[in-house]
Amino acid sequence: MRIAVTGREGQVVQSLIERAAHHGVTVVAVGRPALDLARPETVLPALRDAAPDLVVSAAAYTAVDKAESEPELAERINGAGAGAVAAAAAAIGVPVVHLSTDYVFDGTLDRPYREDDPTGPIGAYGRSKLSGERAVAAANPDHAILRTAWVYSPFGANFIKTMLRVGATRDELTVVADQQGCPTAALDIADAVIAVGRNLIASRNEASRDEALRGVFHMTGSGSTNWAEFASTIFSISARHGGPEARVRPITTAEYPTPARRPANSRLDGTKLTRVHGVTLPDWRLSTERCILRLLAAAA
Ligand SMILES: NC(=O)C1=CN([C@@H]2O[C@H](COP(=O)(O)OP(=O)(O)OC[C@H]3O[C@@H](n4cnc5c(N)ncnc54)[C@H](O)[C@@H]3O)[C@@H](O)[C@H]2O)C=CC1
Repeated sequence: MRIAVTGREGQVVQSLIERAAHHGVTVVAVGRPALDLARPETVLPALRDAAPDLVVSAAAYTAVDKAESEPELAERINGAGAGAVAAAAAAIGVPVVHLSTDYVFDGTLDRPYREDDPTGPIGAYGRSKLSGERAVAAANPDHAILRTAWVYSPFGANFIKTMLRVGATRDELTVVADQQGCPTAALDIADAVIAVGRNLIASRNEASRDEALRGVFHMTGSGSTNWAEFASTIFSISARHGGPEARVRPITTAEYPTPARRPANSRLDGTKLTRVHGVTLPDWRLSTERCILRLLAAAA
């Protein structure tokens, strides 16, 4: 299987590249300048050149706070840009696996969100990603939209790397404790994306076509936590392995104002992905420990 993934430097892109050999697949990363989601006319030629069996739409405008001051650019990249990727996959005649987010919800529900719960983004980033979901579904019926959350990896910028960096110089830090969610390893996302992509490809001809494999799925690490508990867990794992450690003082979202509002409940229910695609991501603590061990080894 030959996978073309959008973006070059992203956490999910890097993870797909790393996991390719393990799964016996080829991953071609297609990013700027050849493919620029802000310039939809670049998308089809760049993806066609990669001659894929599957397109993975992982590139996005991911600066959640900055999106509040440049919503049009976020919308162009995450909405129209995502639609152009799905349309290009359709033109090439292959399925698309598109990554979306917990931020399509308002976070007011008191249980993990299911795929058919009403969306209602509370910020520009979430609105742009919801536009992207709609554009992808409209452009290519052969799609799986995987909503994930709280992504971390040994690559790029993420919460675990920030905690370890800040923890190296401070004894105590404050972290919000009233936002719940499911930390998700980009390397686990890569494994899941490949499994889902294989299922889509295997069910493409008339005899094997299975509509249940298409649509929206929730895909996060198993279990759930809040940011303060996530931070404490990071430091206790790090300390056990001789890495940085800091005390975590839980605070409320009201005490830590940011330009973009975030959903208080970001938990996603992954039951459908397990039932339909046979894919369950590992417990967030296990993958968190794996990521920290790699980061500490790289820093040693
Ligand atoms: N990071 C997170 O916590 C979460 C991420 N997601 C989604 O998962 C997907 C992957 O996220 P990450 O790998 O963490 O993102 P990332 O921020 O690490 O990487 C984003 C990638 O998109 C590329 N990109 C940005 N603008 C572009 C443009 N105009 N044209 C072409 N490429 C462009 C960047 O160069 C980079 O390679 C994204 O769709 C994101 O919305 C969903 C939920 C949470």
